[in-house]
Amino acid sequence: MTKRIVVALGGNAILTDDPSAAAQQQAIQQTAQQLINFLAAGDVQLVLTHGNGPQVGNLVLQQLQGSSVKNPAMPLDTVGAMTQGEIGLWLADALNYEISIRGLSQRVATVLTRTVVDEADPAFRQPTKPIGPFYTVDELPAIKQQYPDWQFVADAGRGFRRVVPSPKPVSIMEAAEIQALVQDGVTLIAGGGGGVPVIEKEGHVTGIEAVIDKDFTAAKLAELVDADELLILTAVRYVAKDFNQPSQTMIKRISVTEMQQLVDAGQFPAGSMKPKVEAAISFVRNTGRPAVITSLDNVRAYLADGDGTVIVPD
Ligand SMILES: Nc1ncnc2c1ncn2[C@@H]1O[C@H](COP(=O)(O)OP(=O)(O)O)[C@@H](O)[C@H]1O
Ligand SMILES: NC(=O)OP(=O)(O)O
Repeated sequence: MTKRIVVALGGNAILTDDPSAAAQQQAIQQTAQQLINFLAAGDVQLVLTHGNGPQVGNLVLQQLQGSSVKNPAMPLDTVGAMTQGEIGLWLADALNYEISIRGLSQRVATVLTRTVVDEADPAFRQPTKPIGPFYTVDELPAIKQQYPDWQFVADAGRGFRRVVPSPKPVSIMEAAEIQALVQDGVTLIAGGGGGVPVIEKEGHVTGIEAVIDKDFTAAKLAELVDADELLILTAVRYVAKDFNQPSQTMIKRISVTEMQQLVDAGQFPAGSMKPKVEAAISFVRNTGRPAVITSLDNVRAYLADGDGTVIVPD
């Protein structure tokens, strides 16, 4: 029986040190070389979601730097849609290339996806999602002066980044279309950058300034397409308890209740591992199916014997 897996691709799947188009396409080609293992296995169907934090922040800056009355900067939701096109294009090209050189026959499509959020979500009052480039302590005053309304946070010792609101996904507007394509066996790229954030009001759908966490959108998508598994691919093979401390241990298999206890004990940082763990917990709780967090370069081992951090129902 075909196994349906929703995969959330972390930042390292797209962007390494060099943010040029060529370097990002090269990183995505390497990602596709890992993902093709799923399609070559023959009995796996994929729905891929990806992040857009660096890209959406960089594109906002480009928009502002070149803007004029005749050529105005676009709002954040629209720029988010642009990054879905940008990364969706690169990922579809890369997958199609791997499919063709291996003589496989899967079809790939990118779906521009809108994610409904709640206007009353407290996230709109407390921005947490880091986007765009890192700034050093020395660079920070100048960028703050240029954009006085922006908020910045220190990001895990790597510098400072702008943060924007990141509301939770409520539903996905293209759910039925995504379902139909998945049902038809298409390898889908959907919910990129967490989906374009929209609110529904008096029959109208309007974009709203935010960037949704792709791990939460992946969990929502996984529920909607009746996935057998949610797979979150990041830079680490296992989620760790006591991360980076002498007492660190790797979590290989854990029940959803035990994982929630680790979240409640403050084991996972908000800007990085916590949303992944919370998204995984939400999928396992809502579906009774497993979620796995592991690294992109561990895909073969994961396929062979399920290696990674596996979160299972109680
Ligand atoms: N408890 C933990 N276990 C493993 N990794 C952790 C933990 N806490 C924080 N991390 C860090 O979180 C990173 C994943 O978050 P992030 O880089 O934001 O994800 P993404 O892959 O979506 O870009 C890991 O590569 C690791 O450096
Ligand atoms: N939208 C989103 O979650 O992007 P990153 O994974 O790049 O932060």
